[in-house]
Amino acid sequence: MAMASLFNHMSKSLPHKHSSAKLSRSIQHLVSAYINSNPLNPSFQGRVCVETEDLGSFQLLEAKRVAVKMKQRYMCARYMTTAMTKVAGFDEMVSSKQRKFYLLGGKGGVGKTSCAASLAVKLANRGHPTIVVSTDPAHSLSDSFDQNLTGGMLVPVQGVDSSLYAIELNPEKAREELSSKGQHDEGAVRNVMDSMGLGGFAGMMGDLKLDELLETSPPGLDEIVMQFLDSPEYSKFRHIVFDTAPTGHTLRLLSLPDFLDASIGKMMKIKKKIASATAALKSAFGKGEPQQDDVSKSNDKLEQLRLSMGRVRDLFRDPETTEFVIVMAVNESSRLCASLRKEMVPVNRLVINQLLPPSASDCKFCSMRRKDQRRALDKIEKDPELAKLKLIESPLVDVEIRGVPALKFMGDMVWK
Ligand SMILES: Nc1ncnc2c1ncn2[C@@H]1O[C@H](COP(=O)(O)OP(=O)(O)OP(=O)(O)O)[C@@H](O)[C@H]1O
Repeated sequence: MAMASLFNHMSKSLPHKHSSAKLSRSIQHLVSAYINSNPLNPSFQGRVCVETEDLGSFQLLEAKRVAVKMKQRYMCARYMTTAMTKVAGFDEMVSSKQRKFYLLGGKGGVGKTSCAASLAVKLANRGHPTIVVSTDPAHSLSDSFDQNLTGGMLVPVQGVDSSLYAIELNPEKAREELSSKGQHDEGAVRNVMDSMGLGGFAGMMGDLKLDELLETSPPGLDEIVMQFLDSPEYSKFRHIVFDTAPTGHTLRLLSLPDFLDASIGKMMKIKKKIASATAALKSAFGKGEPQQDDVSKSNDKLEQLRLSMGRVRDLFRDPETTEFVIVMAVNESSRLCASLRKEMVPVNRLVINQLLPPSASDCKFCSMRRKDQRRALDKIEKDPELAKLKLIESPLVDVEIRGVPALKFMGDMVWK
């Protein structure tokens, strides 16, 4: 019995009116059956989590008592008594006929990675081959999946029902590679000009700031997205979840295609001018046919870059292919949402993570936090930008969200 069905089974088979002894027996029976049928289950990790959304506090206490009794394995019983009034609309999210990119973003530490990883697990468990990509330079996917995903390669995630691959990309490394490629192209053009005694023009090439452009260009989302679009090895993956870098970085990447489109266009024009000036000078000094190949090759590359940027930009603005899900802590502002709208990136959902769930017994600290939370939620509901979004409330749970079972647990709560 998989962890999922254990949750469901427990919820169904533990009616509220059970006597303590009977309840204890049935929990014990279910857990033993689970352990015995899965002695080597790698996802078991010696811990059974009881989702108590459907159970009362009596069942919760009883589950904890049984956990203590069953010494070799312990059971963590968490109470998620908040009825989720707002649902994510998971079926709607996956309804697109086209390949879909889900970009999860927000400030650092709000739970982007947990939300992205739990969405990826949910997609895979629903039978959708999925890739989850981290573009955050401070990766935490490996921590979240409790699996080594470093190395910049696709790694299969263990413990899910269908294909799920994860990759942690290193944007800095990609940038270095691209930049050295750019310097090489630029160097080739310079060499040709130097060899023709036209070093002055080579200086002008420097003014075009090709190096700078290539240094700041694709290695983020754009280039990665192109890879997914063009490589046949990725064609079976219809759902690609991005755990993006904190807000500012991601916004810069999203606005890059427009900026580059304009700069590349300008650069190509100037380069063409220089190429014809070179040709004129060359023939005036009788040095034979000018070698324009390098310049036109370099222009072809720029044109290609410009076209791919255009494709990615269109993709990022199409609600059929892209959805940016904002993840935030309850007391944040709506600035990210406004910026995304400005970039015309489709944004429909907002996950408010780590909400303190209501509880019958409230300590002073918790009750104060809950009041703050209520005020902040009211503010979100009245915010003209945020109120248009589907609000998804994700409760603060009392265990670390780490490993596939925990991510599945979170995914089933959040991505309904
Ligand atoms: N709803 C939740 N309840 C309890 N703990 C949570 C919840 N969401 C996330 N966490 C925990 O908070 C910590 C930070 O979460 P996560 O790594 O997902 O955040 P992040 O926004 O991706 O952070 P960073 O930008 O630093 O990578 C993790 O230890 C995670 O287990």
